[in-house]
Amino acid sequence: MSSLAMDAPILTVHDLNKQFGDGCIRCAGGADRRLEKNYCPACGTVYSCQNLSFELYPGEVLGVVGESGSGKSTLMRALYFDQQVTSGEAYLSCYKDGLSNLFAQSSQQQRYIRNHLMGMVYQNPLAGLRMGFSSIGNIAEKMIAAGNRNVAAMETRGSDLLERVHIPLYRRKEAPKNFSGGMQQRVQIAKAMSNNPPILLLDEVTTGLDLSVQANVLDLIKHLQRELGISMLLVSHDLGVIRMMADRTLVMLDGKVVEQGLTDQILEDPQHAYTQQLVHSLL
Ligand SMILES: Nc1ncnc2c1ncn2[C@@H]1O[C@H](COP(=O)(O)OP(=O)(O)OP(=O)(O)O)[C@@H](O)[C@H]1O
Repeated sequence: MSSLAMDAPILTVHDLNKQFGDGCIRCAGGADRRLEKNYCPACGTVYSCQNLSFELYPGEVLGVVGESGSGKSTLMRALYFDQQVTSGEAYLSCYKDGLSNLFAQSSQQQRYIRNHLMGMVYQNPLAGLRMGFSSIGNIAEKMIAAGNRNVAAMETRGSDLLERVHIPLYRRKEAPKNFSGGMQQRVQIAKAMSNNPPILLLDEVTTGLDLSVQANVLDLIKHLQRELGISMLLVSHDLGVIRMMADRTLVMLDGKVVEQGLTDQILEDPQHAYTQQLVHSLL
């Protein structure tokens, strides 16, 4: 994606930090702090995200890869305001001219951003869907949260979205609890896209699915991304998924970004020892 460099980023994240615990003399300090991976054995504080800085450009898929516990989900939850950051800044070019730190906004403004400017697809469909509502009702819920009141328009939009994610229309009134894992993820994707957000956050959306179902869901995401030009931040512990999907990639280890660049370049010439290990495990 050589044209990316010419565009302004749609999302800019600067020095995002998230810690669980208050820290202590041993871990809160500067250069001589002593952690075991991202964990302070003295006080139990976990430094889940440490000084994360990156940009997401219009129309790109930015992959985030890293082992379990490296802070990927924490990053996604912070960006979707599921969790408060400890410190840091994030700016969206389509929100207040890109000049206001999203993390410093009121909870009402953060709700607005969630409902209008972002969509989230969680690894666990239980986190993103009401399993007992109808599928189309799940989509309508997000549209109502964004201020829609026209039932007929929501019905049309919901049906259109379900068709796009290949849920047969005659099953639109059925609850996701009756659906297979792959179908549930497809309903989540439809719901996340219901308000046409410029940014979609995807957190391990195919983990736990059978390989063929996984390929199906990834194909669908790729297709929607190309058709609608949505910018995506896509988290996976699986470099194979990242290779298939992401234009650029961040590699995370112990809460830090240890490498970032074009996915092809990272795969061809990984610089960090952890990335080298990841790439070799693909071969
Ligand atoms: N609520 C919490 N309280 C304490 N520690 C937490 C909490 N949530 C996450 N952590 C810790 O933060 C670190 C990062 O977790 P996170 O879920 O972001 O990792 P991940 O890279 O998404 O892993 P996985 O791929 O297994 O989902 C882990 O050490 C985890 O134990």
